[in-house]
Amino acid sequence: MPRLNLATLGSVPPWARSTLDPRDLAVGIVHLGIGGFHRAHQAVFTEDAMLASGQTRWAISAVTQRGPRVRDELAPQDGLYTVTTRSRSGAGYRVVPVVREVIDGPSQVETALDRIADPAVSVVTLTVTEKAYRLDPAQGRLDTTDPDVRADAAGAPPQTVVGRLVAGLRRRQAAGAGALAVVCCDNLPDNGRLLRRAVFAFCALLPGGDGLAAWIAEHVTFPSSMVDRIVPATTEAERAEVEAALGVRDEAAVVAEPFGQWVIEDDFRSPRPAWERAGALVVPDVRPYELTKLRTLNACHSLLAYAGVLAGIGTIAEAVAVPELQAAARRLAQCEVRPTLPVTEGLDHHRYVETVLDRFANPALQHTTQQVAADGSLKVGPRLLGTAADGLELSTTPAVATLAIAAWLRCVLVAKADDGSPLAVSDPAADSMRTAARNATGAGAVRPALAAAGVSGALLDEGRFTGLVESWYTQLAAAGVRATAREAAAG
Ligand SMILES: NC(=O)c1ccc[n+]([C@@H]2O[C@H](COP(=O)([O-])OP(=O)(O)OC[C@H]3O[C@@H](n4cnc5c(N)ncnc54)[C@H](O)[C@@H]3O)[C@@H](O)[C@H]2O)c1
Ligand SMILES: O=P(O)(O)OC[C@@H](O)[C@@H](O)[C@H](O)[C@H](O)CO
Repeated sequence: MPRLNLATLGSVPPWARSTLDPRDLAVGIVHLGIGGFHRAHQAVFTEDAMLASGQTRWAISAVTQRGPRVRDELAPQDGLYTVTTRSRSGAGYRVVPVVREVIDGPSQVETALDRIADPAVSVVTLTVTEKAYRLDPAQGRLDTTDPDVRADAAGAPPQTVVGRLVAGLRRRQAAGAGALAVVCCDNLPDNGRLLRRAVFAFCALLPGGDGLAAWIAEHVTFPSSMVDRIVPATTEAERAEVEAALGVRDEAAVVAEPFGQWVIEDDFRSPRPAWERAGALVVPDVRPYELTKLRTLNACHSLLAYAGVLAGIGTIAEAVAVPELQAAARRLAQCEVRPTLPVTEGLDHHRYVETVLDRFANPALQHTTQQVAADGSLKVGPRLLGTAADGLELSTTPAVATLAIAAWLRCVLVAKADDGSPLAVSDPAADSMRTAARNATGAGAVRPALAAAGVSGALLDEGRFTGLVESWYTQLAAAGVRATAREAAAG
């Protein structure tokens, strides 16, 4: 089967081809972290913005972060790849033409830095996962004791995301290439401010970093953004489907749900694509949207993932079809999260929750509970702990939020499903959590493991919080996931 690329694009059915000719596009964006999500979200919004505005200067130079795999998939395809949109009524395919260059970050550092310093580029976007920011879990700030961060600051070819970004900004300053916007698109609260703080903390480690920091303060903005589209890891069967539908082999194919949302803080000093013409919302303050999504969609996702993993359920769609788990997710969102959220103009939270649960139930998406459950120690803070803390403050009982935290702890500490089969939930804090809890028995593991994961002392000292987590932790072992979820859903 021929590979998808510029030479074979003409053989792809016209209904799957863009009206943009990839050869006519010029690079204006550098993207750090070319995973599946970027390809199905920001790249698609950018293509649509170019189509709507007629501007062809916003093609993407994408940088891999950890190794050449995605570069080696996309380079032989001249950056072309397919987005399959899967819903209950079937699948749609589009070949996206806007990624015009793929750079392997680790081995092509100089090329990546040159791109950030290119005057034609005025936007850098990022999707590198929560752990790539190297934050101290307790403070949520750049961990300046991290050996890789220190090596980057000492002048090694930069390997961390913040190290690479700052090196690129330094080169841009030297080149006099002007203003730039750095748009974080990871699922982190206040993601623009968080990244800006990390960049300044990194500059403080550099000899002569003050001058660079002053230049960044004047020339670089860090708009926060809320991103939403469910994009599971692509399976081989899905790649085979693309092959059957389009008649070409696509190693970089991605699959997504029909829904897509992007809310971007209006904080740009440099030109940007007309993303609003592609349906993005450009607003003065993203925080209410972000908080609503993290505490509602992402929290319910995490609950279903941890509970699903423990119950031996493979996908989110299967988990949300279990009545006890669906009831628990609905209670979490409708009763525990809603009172903690600010009122967002134009947002009907009740409807939002039902839409989210319906999106999860899309049986055409193979979003595995294992994938969503990964890296819980970096996710429970923004998704669940805030809801639990705010609920206790409001004198309500965060029953399901604490159940989700207990289920996460069991995934990491016990590492066995209800049926005794081994679990493989990956978490960067797993070793330290297990070490901290090694001498504890039963629910005695809860406090040391939470402390090792960086949960704040104030919440750990709140007896109602730890009491609830300990009690669910015990009950999950004694009664199983479904019965425990039924009880939590009852409040
Ligand atoms: N997939 C989704 O449904 C979705 C939806 C909304 C937001 N997001 C955000 O996008 C992120 C990426 O999701 P994805 O589906 O593209 O994942 P992916 O696994 O396809 O890609 C992850 C990218 O992050 C990089 N990365 C991973 N760990 C890293 C590390 N320790 N240091 C540096 N780089 C690292 C990888 O190299 C890769 O480029 C998520 O973590 C989330 O914050 C994803
Ligand atoms: O991508 P992560 O690992 O931050 O979280 C897993 C999912 O909850 C997440 O990707 C959702 O699918 C997404 O946030 C929907 O927009």
